[in-house]
Amino acid sequence: MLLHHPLLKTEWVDPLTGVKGYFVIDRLLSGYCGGGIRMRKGLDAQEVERLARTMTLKLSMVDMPSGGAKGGIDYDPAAPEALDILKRFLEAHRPFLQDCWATGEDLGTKEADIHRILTEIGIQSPVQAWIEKHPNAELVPTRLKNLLSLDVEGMTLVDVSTGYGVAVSAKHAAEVILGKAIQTTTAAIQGFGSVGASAALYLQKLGCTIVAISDVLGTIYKEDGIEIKELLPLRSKLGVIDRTLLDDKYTRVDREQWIDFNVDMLIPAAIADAIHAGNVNRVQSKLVIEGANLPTTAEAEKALYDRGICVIPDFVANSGGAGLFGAALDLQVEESIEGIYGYLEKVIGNATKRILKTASEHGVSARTAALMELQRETGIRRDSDVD
Ligand SMILES: NC(=O)c1ccc[n+]([C@@H]2O[C@H](COP(=O)([O-])OP(=O)(O)OC[C@H]3O[C@@H](n4cnc5c(N)ncnc54)[C@H](O)[C@@H]3O)[C@@H](O)[C@H]2O)c1
Repeated sequence: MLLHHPLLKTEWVDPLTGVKGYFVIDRLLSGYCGGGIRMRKGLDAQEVERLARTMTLKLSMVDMPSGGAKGGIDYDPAAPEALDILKRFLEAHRPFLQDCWATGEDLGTKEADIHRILTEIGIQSPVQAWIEKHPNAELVPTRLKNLLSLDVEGMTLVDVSTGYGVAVSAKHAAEVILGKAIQTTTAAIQGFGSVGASAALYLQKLGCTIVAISDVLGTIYKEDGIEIKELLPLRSKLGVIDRTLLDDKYTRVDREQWIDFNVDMLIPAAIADAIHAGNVNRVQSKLVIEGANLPTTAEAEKALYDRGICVIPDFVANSGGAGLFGAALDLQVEESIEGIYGYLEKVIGNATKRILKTASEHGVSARTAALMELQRETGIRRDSDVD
């Protein structure tokens, strides 16, 4: 069996605090790589490496001519020095950002902060490397600026496009796997940051009842459905709901209980390895939509598959953010929210339906079906990806 090795792994040590950071290029395609920057206490090199690999698969899934990469900093994003450390990390990686690495937000970082810091250090955009090599490089900066500054329900398009894609994927998967229209489904979501909150918002717009939502402080629950628009103003920049402002119509339970609800769909949209050998037996849903990257361990995914529970893999379900940049760089796509959402609906909706069809025809998991497709289309899969 061939083992997969990334192209480059670096370890960075902040000269002022000793905090560690990591940068991994999984692979370059046409000289490019793309992937956001994660900040969380306890992050290690291996997590960044796995995330970089997921980016390669995701970018390929949305037909972006770019390999995957990821940055990561082992630090608490809520600590006062977080943005100073992020700035030093970005400065240290300036040559990559200028030459080949397009980056953006991830768990614990925000697009607006990354953009502001990069401008301060003389890099015009987090995707500068992609812009410079674009055949219409003179048109792209204004188009990107216009698109990325569009306001969507008080949030930016970058913040919500991944969640929009999660909702699209969930809608199609619910039809195929559950035989249900999305309007008749229920869901529980782990995470209420960029991805969790926007997935919740768009799922609710489609008619899904969101029964439970967790954040880093705990899980809140309301059997007849949480009104997402009421909850959005109560969360901090990092997606933490202010409990002092929370109505008592919500039942509060332990953070880890998000997994226990008897709902149609579970949507992990926060941390890696959220569904693992220790809690997988508690899953009652027939469908898991991976809003987060790597939220299900391989062991847990196998256990779910053996129980007939379908997992829509991260590199399909949460490819909306990558798809946004694909659409923004494709001058054929109309420069509007409708144009972008039309593109994401087509790319992610079709991918979800296709992989579920392949999974059913070949008797394999949705992840294996998606990897089979990528290998067929691009030769991207290695033996180490087979489940
Ligand atoms: N932001 C993007 O553009 C994007 C795109 C694709 C995938 N993702 C993935 O989605 C996931 C979430 O990213 P994000 O940008 O929404 O992060 P975020 O920092 O905006 O929000 C994270 C949320 O998770 C919650 N959380 C943290 N630890 C938790 C725990 N132990 N239990 C329950 N909740 C917890 C936080 O309170 C917050 O609500 C990550 O896996 C990320 O890689 C993000």
